[in-house]
Amino acid sequence: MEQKSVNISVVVRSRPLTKTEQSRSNNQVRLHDNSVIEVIPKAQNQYPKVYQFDKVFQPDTTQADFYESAVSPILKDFIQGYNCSVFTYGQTGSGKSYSMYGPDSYLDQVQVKNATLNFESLPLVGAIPRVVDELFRILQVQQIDFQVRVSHVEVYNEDIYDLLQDDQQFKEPLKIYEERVSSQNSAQTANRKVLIQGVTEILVKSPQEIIQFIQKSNQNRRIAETKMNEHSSRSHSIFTIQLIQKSTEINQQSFQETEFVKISKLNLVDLAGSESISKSGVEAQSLRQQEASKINKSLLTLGRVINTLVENNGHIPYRESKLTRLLQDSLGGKTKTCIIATISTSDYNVEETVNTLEYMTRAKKIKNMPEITQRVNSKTVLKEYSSELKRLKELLEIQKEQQGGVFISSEEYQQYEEFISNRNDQIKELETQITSLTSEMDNVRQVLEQQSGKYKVLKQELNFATNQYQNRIEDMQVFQEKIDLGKQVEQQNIKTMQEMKAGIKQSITQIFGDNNLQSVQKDFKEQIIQSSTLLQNYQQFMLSQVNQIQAQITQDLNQQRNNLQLYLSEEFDSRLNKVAVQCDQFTAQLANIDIKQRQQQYSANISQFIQQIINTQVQEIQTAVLDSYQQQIDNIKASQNVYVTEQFEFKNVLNQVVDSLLRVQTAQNAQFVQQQQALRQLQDKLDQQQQQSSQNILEYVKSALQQHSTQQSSLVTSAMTQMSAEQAKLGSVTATEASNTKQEQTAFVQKMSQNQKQFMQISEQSKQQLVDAQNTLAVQLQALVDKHTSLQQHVSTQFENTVSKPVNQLLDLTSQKILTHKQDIVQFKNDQKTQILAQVDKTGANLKQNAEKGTVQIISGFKKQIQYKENGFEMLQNIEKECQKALQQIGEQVSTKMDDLYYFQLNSQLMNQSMKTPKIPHTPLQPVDFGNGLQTQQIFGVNRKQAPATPSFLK
Ligand SMILES: Nc1ncnc2c1ncn2[C@@H]1O[C@H](COP(=O)(O)OP(=O)(O)OP(=O)(O)O)[C@@H](O)[C@H]1O
Repeated sequence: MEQKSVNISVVVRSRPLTKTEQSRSNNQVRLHDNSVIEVIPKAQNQYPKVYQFDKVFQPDTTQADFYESAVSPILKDFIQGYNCSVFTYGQTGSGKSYSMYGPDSYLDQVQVKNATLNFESLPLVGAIPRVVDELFRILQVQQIDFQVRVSHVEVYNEDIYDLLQDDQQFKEPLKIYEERVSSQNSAQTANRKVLIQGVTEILVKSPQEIIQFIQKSNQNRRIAETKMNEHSSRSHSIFTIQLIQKSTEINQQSFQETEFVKISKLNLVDLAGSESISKSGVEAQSLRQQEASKINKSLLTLGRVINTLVENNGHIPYRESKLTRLLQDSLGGKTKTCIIATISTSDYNVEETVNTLEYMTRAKKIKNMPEITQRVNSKTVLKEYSSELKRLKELLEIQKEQQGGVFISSEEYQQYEEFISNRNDQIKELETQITSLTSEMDNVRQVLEQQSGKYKVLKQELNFATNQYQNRIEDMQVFQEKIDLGKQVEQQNIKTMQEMKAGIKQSITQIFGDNNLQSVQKDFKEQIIQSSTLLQNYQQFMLSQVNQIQAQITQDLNQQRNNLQLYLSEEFDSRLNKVAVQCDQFTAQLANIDIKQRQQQYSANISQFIQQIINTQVQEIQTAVLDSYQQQIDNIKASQNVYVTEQFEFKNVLNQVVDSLLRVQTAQNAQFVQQQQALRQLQDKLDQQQQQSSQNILEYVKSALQQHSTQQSSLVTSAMTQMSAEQAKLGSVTATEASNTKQEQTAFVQKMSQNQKQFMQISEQSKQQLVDAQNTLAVQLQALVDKHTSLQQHVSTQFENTVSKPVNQLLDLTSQKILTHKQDIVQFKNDQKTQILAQVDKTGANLKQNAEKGTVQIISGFKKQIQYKENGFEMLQNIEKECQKALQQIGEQVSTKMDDLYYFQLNSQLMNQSMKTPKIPHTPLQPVDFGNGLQTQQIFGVNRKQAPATPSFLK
């Protein structure tokens, strides 16, 4: 097949302008249509430059559209079996990582737990996750048996690091080695494949897994902040997906399964930015500058490789950088390659943009010869590995034996050693795969062999049946042909006879109608001679025909008989054998046993067996039921206990309540007593006070009276004294005066008695007041006593109403409830018991019924078996009868044919005789011996109405 060279495809993606860029002038870089970029030079006297690419993506192109248009077609080629490469090239901060992965840390947001990756909710996700997702979707839809392995490395400062390794191992740079591969294209010489020694290749089962690995490996990637990009990639990253597609073919003859594998690789390369050291703001002699110069060196080498390839200019300097060495096959090799150039349309970056566009214009001219990787027998792969290993081992041996030591560098030697151990591992893995596949294959083969055995038997049976059917059809055809022939001959005979009769009639008419006797006689004679000749000829012809038919029939009959005999014998034998075997088995079983007795015994055994089963089952059920009954009783008891405990606790609580109530009552009683005492004391006090006050009053009154009387008497005395003094003094007082004094004296006495009266009134009033007060106090006291009594009554009524009565009611209610509950429990127990017993009865009855049914079925089965046996015998007899009938029918058919022939012969003879022609000797049918003592006549002749004797093989 002639290979077609194709140009590397180059697409350009322009990112949106940053805020700083927007604030500057942005006129020079212009994107036209979908594939043209025009760059207007600063200098007025220069012409604009126009670049054309496979596609130019505008700044507002979405990630999804970009992927669909630029990367998805490459994926389709990859699945077809092409090795493919996609790499991004462009100035720092122009959107390479964005195109490949998405914005910084955006990929970390991809929910890997989800069954499917939801890019609708993560629209900025870049091409790699989309490739992975679409790859699995396509493979799953196409139901391809496949394996996907991924590796992720970075080229940093001209060293290769495994991004899928953990921290420690990640620090160790990996080595490159080359492997010979024989080209499918015979025109080409053996090629070399560039491989990374010891690189981690992970077998992944889902896109989610790959995303997880990318998330992990991206964290390992070297990123730093530069003036141009906050997260600038300081290394070239190569994410490789290896797709192994398996297919199997089954050899139709040997049923051997051969496995083929097709291996294709897809490199997704995110290059570090093409640096302008001044713009990216790295300090001289700093680590960043070192990085930048290494990045530039590898990109420069990439440029030189591109130039050499485009100009077809001799040696291609792939080996001058690790990057070009790894991408060797993608540049001018057999890979389908697409370069994504990322640019900024800002005037500030015009120089870098022009560089990128120039670089890409050259790259666009590179021609690759993509070829679909061939399907290889997995054994061949293994063989190749083994032979390579062998070759390397031999090389090693030779080198060891060579004088002067080793001819390769120790590093190379080590590489070879590691390569060998690597290959050994791969071989081991492949061997394990082969072993498991072989055992799988053996299983399949076994199944196939079994199937083919069955198929063969079925085919034989089918062939046999087809042959039988064919034979029958042929037999029928032969018979039909013979019958047709017979009919033809008969028709011809009739015709000839009619012709002859017509001829004779004509002759007779001529004889009797014509007087010319002589001529008539002559003519007649001639006619007779002619007729006789004709007849003779005809007779001979007929005779030969008859003989022929007879011979044919005899032969056919022999054949038929043999076939039939063979068929019947085989069929009979096989059927007989089968039936005999069955009969023997039956006979052996039934030998010397009276069937009825056996039947009875059998049914008794069965009944016993069933009874046993029933008993055991009944026992089991009973036990189970009793257990559950016991369980329920236990439960009830337990609940009863709980209830009793509750009751007890309730009683306790009640007692406590009653106690506390009693305590309240006692307290109240005590209070009441206290109150009574207090009342009594109060009353006593009142009495005392009353007494005291009445005494006081009396004493007061007494003292008042005494005082008064004392005062009075003193007054009187003093008055008297005064009067006497006066009298004495006034001895000389005139009588008038005396009388005046007397009047005064009388007035005074009157006044005194008035005073006394008044005093008596007052004292009477006081007494009355005292009595009133006493009465009021008595009334109050009585009211107090009444109040106390009513209080007492109220308290006792309250106690009665609020404590005694409710407590008694509660106690009544509780005891009533306990009673009801007890009754319920008894009722429940009885119900359960009845139910369980009913269940037991029902189950027992069911079991008994089932057992009876089973017995009836077994007995009927037994009867059926006996019936089968009888049917078998009957069938045998029928077969025998059928065979006899078939033989008889065949005999009858043949005999009828023979009869026909015989009558035909006879008729011919009679005709001959009547015509007075020479007699045709009738050849009687000779009995033909068919072997087995059977002869034609026995079969077809006299005995043909009787059934033929049973063939010996049936006896
Ligand atoms: N097409 C785009 N749409 C929106 N933002 C973009 C686009 N391309 C790039 N960016 C943004 O521009 C910035 C730089 O992009 P990115 O890191 O991908 O550049 P780079 O070319 O990989 O740079 P370096 O070579 O330094 O790693 C990022 O913040 C990124 O999100």
